Amino acid sequence: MNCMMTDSEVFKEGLAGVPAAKSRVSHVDGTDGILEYRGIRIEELAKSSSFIEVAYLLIWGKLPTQGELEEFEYEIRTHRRIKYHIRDMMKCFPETGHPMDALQTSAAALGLFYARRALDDPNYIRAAVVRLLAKIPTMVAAFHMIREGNDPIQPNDKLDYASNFLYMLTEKEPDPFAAKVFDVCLTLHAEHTMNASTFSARVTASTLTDPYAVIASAVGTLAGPLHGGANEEVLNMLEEIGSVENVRPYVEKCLANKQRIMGFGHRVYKVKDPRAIILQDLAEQLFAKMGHDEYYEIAVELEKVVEEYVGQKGIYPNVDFYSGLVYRKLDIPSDLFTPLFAIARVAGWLAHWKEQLSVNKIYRPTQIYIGDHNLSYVPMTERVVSVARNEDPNAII
Ligand SMILES: CC(=O)SCCNC(=O)CCNC(=O)[C@H](O)C(C)(C)COP(=O)(O)OP(=O)(O)OC[C@H]1O[C@@H](n2cnc3c(N)ncnc32)[C@H](O)[C@@H]1OP(=O)(O)O
Ligand SMILES: O=C([O-])CC(=O)C(=O)O
Repeated sequence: MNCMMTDSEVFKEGLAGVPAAKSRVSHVDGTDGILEYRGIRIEELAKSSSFIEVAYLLIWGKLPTQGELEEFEYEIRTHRRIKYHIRDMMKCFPETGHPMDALQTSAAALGLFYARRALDDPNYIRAAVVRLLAKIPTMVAAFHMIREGNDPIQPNDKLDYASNFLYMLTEKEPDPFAAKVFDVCLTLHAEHTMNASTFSARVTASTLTDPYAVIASAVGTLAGPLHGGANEEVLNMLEEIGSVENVRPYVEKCLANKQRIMGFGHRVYKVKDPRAIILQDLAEQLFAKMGHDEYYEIAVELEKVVEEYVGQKGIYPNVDFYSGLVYRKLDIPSDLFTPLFAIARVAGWLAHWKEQLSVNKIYRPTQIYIGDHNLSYVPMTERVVSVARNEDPNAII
């Protein structure tokens, strides 16, 4: 009997279901809708913890004592400022450029300022963790101010992590409830097992490059509309739908055209994402306190109609579906939604960076070659134009 596996048995499109690491950082049960960070349920962390405590938990592997938390918060608070070179660099970016592109470039640029040191030096690891957590929000806010024609607002050392970020967008101290809601959003987005951007971070980490390159590569991966970029697309979609009556025809049109409905579906969850449940609740709390948003009824109807049509395929709201409604109520521009996701996910990426270093083996999978062999080199003068460029499925446009 031939025990060899065939190529189609070995190959899984999108590596679906293929383990890429052994990890202790987080766990998802996609059937029962459970998410745990280091074994603690997301609902509990959202209710009782803070983003910085959650970042500590993810990165250092345990809940901090009071003293450890205060020290970590202090370090982050005192490293929030960015060098004027980074601000000046941002002034050269086109103001129409997407903030995720600005963030990816700035995160990579941070590495220019901090010499590479041995990756087994705990002081270097700690300093990189602190700098990245501290400076990424400042860079997001600085690019936003610069593109609006303003000077960046310096971080306010009196404010906690979430309040300071909102302050750097407006120069106004935020309402404490709004800041608390934003902090919970950061917790909800901090980590999610082997998603595309975390995989990207781990692959980059596995080459033993510097942590700024690891984060820059992950930011670039998060930006795509099938991943973190979906949160911005959701708001555009709600705007396009425009009214509750248009929801059903919109869904029917998308499904007929095999078009994705943004903020729905997930590789792992086959039920409503537990983070979407919490975000929906946060949105409702914000509306009760700060006024309603007419998009909410459209979103709720969309969830109902999508379930009716494709619920049996396990297509339900993911984390990106309700987050935009929360951020819109906090007056955050929609093209900053994915950068907000990145600010939070830095915690998870750093946890995976550290974990990867502790067991490192460079990622180098294989492929199934499906191209030609033994072709002859054809001299330029003998080549014929056989297909129009736009008809060639392999053409790079
Ligand atoms: C933070 C995050 O990254 S959360 C995800 C954010 N992304 C989005 O919201 C974009 C919309 N969603 C999607 O594109 C997908 O659901 C993904 C990328 C999240 C997951 O993709 P995959 O696991 O590869 O699922 P896949 O593409 O195989 O879809 C399975 C089936 O569900 C359908 N489907 C999946 N998502 C959607 C959707 N959003 N709208 C309509 N149909 C969908 C597919 O058409 C497919 O149907 P078929 O089996 O009849 O062909
Ligand atoms: O797990 C995934 O594939 C995507 C996701 O929800 C996340 O990164 O938060």
